[in-house]
Amino acid sequence: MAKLASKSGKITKQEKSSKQANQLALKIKERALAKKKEEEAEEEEEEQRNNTSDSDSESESTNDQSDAKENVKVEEEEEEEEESSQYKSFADFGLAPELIEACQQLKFTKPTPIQAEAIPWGLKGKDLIGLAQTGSGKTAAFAIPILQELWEARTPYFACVLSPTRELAYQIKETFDALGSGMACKTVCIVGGVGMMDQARDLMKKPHIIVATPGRLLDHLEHTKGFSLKALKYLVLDEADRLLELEFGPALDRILELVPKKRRTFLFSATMTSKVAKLQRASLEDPVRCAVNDKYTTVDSLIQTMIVAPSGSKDTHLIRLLDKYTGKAIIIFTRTVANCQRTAILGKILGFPIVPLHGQLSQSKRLGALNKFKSGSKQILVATDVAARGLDIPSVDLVINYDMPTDSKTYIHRVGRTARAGKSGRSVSLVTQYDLELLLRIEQALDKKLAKEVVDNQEIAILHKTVDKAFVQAIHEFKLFQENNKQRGKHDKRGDNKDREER
Ligand SMILES: Nc1ncnc2c1ncn2[C@@H]1O[C@H](COP(=O)(O)OP(=O)(O)OP(=O)(O)O)[C@@H](O)[C@H]1O
Repeated sequence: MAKLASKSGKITKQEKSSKQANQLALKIKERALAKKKEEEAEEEEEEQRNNTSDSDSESESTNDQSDAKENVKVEEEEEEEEESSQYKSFADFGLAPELIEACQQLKFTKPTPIQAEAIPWGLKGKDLIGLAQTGSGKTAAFAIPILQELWEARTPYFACVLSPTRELAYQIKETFDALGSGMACKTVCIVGGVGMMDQARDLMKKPHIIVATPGRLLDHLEHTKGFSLKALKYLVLDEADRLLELEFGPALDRILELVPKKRRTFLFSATMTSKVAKLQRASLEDPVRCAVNDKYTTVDSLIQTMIVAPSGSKDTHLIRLLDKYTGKAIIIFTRTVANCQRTAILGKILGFPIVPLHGQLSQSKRLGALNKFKSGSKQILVATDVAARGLDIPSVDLVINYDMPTDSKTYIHRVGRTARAGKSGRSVSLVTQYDLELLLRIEQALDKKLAKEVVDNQEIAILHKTVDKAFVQAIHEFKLFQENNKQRGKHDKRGDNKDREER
């Protein structure tokens, strides 16, 4: 919680109220801990009771029933075996030793289903549409076939990967750097918020792989002398359905005109558009559709719940959750920059280790926020949907939808920031009286009902007064943030490299 006495040693009114806030939150924490211990004890007893009762019921069930269950289980295992038995390791793909070594360094022992399905087709030179759940290894699924061919070709400007956000572009570059470490592969990241001149210099060094956001890449294609993608062999659209949306329309269409028609094209995402017209824009040539799951699904290791939180007490419900999951790595999603920044201020006033990430922050602040969260120095990241797709932070324990996402795709990508690469994770969505229709639409798309968490109203009532006081202070500080932003905006407008791309 926040520091108390001011420098003079006198406690001001404001500090007094935050002292009360701290004491109260401390009390809630102690009670939560005690409750947790009680629940754990009950669970243990329950488990003992179940173990005895299970063994009883097993003896009652007829043999053929349990055999039948056993048979189904064996069949399922056999089926799974069949599908992926062909590729038990990355060596089975016939990759260059340097690539196999890089996979081992990354502890990629066994290809994931999307990798087992997509890599062979990619190695055969086919265009790909890759659809697989969040956190299932799609990045390596498209990077490996490209690096394998680059190993033989070694030509500059070999492949270009487009990403809808800067943070994801940096992350994709890191994957190429790691997988290409043994083959002197040169990768550059071309995104907004960074000086055009430095990037032009990087591009003149003839890198093999360019990972970029569409707006800034187009700036260079149109203004950087001597730079073109005429020699390009591969174009990848990661989070393809997002890139094919209107927002990126003009930039993407222009880029598609400036790259060779004769090339390989890969589209990957956890949610794909079925609008053929959109897909045709990417001018795929007889693509192979590698769909590990045929519709939008979230991973089984993700526990998804919701809390009915009237809009007037949504912040109190949020603070209760942050208190309940103290010490866990949490991403909070909001629908607007204002909600994002204000929530970060509110959390900070109440002493939580929280940092904001949204498109109105400078690029250095955005990178700083992500690094603080990844390193664990800030355990709570509150973000807009700029962080919804692709970000791979293995330590995320919990995703909270402070604002319900406006569509099921965004929901899938947001909650997919946890429970990645086979790990478990949890998501909680705060549903106000205005979100019920949205919730229904999302449950229908997922074909799954979100379990409802019951919250102790008395706990909310106790906490509400304190949170409300902090909220008033947060609004005041948010207004100052907005003022500063306006000043900075005026300064940037005078700058020479106004970013064109989306945030
Ligand atoms: N074969 C593998 N074995 C083990 N871990 C893997 C393997 N392939 C990828 N990973 C790890 O799984 C995590 C998720 O990978 P990646 O970010 O590519 O998932 P994704 O499918 O692109 O997710 P999203 O849909 O959210 O973008 C990463 O930490 C990556 O290092």
